[in-house]
Amino acid sequence: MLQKMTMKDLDLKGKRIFCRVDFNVPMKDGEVTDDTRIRAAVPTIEYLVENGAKVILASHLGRPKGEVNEETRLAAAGARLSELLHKDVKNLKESVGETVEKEIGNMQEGDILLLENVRFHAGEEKNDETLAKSFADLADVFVNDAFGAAHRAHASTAGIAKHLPSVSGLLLEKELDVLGKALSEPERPFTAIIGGAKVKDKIGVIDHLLDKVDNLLIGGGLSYTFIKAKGYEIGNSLVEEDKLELAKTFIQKAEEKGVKFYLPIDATVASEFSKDAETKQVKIEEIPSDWMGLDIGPETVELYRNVIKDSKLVIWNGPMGVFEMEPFANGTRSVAEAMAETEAYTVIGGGDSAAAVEKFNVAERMDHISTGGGASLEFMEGKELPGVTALTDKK
Ligand SMILES: Nc1ncnc2c1ncn2[C@@H]1O[C@H](COP(=O)(O)OP(=O)(O)O)[C@@H](O)[C@H]1O
Ligand SMILES: O=C(OP(=O)(O)O)[C@H](O)COP(=O)(O)O
Repeated sequence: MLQKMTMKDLDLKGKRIFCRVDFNVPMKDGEVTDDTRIRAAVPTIEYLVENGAKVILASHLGRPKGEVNEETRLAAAGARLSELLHKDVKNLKESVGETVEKEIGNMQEGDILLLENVRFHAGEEKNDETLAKSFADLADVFVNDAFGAAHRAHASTAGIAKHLPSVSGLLLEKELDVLGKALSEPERPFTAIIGGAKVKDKIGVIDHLLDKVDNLLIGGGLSYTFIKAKGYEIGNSLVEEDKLELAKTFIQKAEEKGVKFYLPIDATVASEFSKDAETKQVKIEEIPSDWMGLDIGPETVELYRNVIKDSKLVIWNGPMGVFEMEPFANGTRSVAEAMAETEAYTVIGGGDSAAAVEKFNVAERMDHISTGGGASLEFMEGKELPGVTALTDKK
């Protein structure tokens, strides 16, 4: 349970609300190419409108490094939001200053205004005190609904909260609820699937999950560090030599904790890192020395599918192979389908796995797809999220 105040704890009528959202959406040629994060913020915005608030939305987009950058303006995101809400959204070209103050002064209850990309100010990422205060001065209440940016201690996600009553929005609350419940009172068998490229990025997650799960399924590029640690030839597969010892300690920790630690038993290997490479399927102990593993093989798919099927809760972070290239997409696609078919409660931990379930058309069949990649990883590592810590405690 979230021990922080939520929007429902306050009377919002007539109040100016500084609502931080994560509209950091993929863009191409000035258009939003995936509006998932915008749609995810709609319930909070509608709630604010229905409750007579004056809604001042703020977000970052990309990493413009403290300078105005035409490609990372928020206008296209604002236009998309307006379509989704069937309501006017006024886009401003600034996030602080006189024009902003004047526009806010003219707002009526239920009006929506979208400030310009907060990262056009260098103080945003530095969590600059003056900028945080300038944001706070625009409003009466701070609502944080930017789960995707909750792992950042920035002026508009954390600093501002020092100066205003600060509460969670519906999306932030839901993300914390689902991920929090999964980790603190999981239905069992509880299975985590970890893939992706680098062990380095997932150390904290694997370590933390080993204290919680019944089954850990490993796939993707990071599996080869474990396979090598077990003494097998991995050819030219991705490996982090300096993590071999750590990989061994994880295998050992799993044994001590009674966690079933699954590694691929076969692989799709390729002659080079290319979609046109020659490929073949081999047992994991038979990877030829000048080939590289780019996907889990069919026997591993079958094994993992059965574990997923027999679970009550499954959390997935990181693809099983180089799913962007069709010859190496089968493992990730099959795991996505197994997640869609299982009766278990299924949680996708953002990032590439969220992109994969979209790509394979099974997103609708997941129980929860997190809007945060880095944020959900940090949460799964058991770390505090500054954007949450900063909110006002529930009395
Ligand atoms: N066997 C592999 N060898 C090399 N790269 C891989 C392999 N399996 C998966 N990948 C790559 O890992 C990337 C995702 O890694 P990562 O960023 O750690 O995942 P996430 O974004 O889910 O956290 C994908 O681009 C994918 O192509
Ligand atoms: O897209 C985001 O992160 P994510 O890709 O890890 O989910 C968030 O908007 C945070 O952006 P940042 O990593 O530039 O701080």
